[in-house]
Amino acid sequence: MDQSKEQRILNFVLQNAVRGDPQSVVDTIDKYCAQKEWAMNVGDEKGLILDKILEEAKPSTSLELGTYCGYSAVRMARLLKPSARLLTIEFNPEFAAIAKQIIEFAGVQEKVKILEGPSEEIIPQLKKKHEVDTLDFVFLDHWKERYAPDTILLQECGLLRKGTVILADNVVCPGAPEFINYIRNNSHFECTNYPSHLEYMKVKDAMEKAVFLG
Ligand SMILES: O=C(NCCO)c1cc(-c2ccc(F)cc2)cc(O)c1O
Ligand SMILES: [Mg+2]
Repeated sequence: MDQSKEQRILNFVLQNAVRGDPQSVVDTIDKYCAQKEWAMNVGDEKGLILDKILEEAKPSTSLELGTYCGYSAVRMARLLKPSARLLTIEFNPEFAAIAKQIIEFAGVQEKVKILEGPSEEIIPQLKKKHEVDTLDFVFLDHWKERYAPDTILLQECGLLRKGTVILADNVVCPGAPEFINYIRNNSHFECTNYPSHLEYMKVKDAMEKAVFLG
């Protein structure tokens, strides 16, 4: 059976990155995806925006929607304090299996827990099954048409608190118009747009930060 692109990314990491060094894993994936095969990691340019907003938030409990190969999970985990935790939800079992191996190779597996399944099923389980109180930071990077309904679901499940930072990838390309319309017209959120470019391309993209006001 032919290898998947995600399997080729994993193999390139295993052969070229330094085990236990999350920065080297991030740099190696960026090198592969910039030079050999494009892939939908948040990438180095938008990754620096993610780094800055995450460091400002100093989260204890973070949630990522859309693990993919684990690039942003490793990128975030490398900046979290030792006691902080990142839960990351991935619907695609093949992606989840690749991400698990990349997260373990990077040595951040103690901080990161991959939850496999649909976000609309897992989000209502976070409090009771995954011992979450409220979320300090949320990174939206999954199916773009799920950004708005899942943001509403997080509120309904009592998972947001005054000051929770939500950061959304791809609000220009591919775009998340329902989310942007919802969040910018909602007085319970303070929004900021961060123009950037699609990962590894010259195409315009942007990230949107939305702070929950309670
Ligand atoms: O769908 C995405 N993520 C969820 C996967 O379960 C996604 C897609 C793209 C993209 C794709 C195709 C194109 F032509 C342009 C952009 C980029 C991203 O950063 C993404 O996160
Ligand atoms: Mg993305």
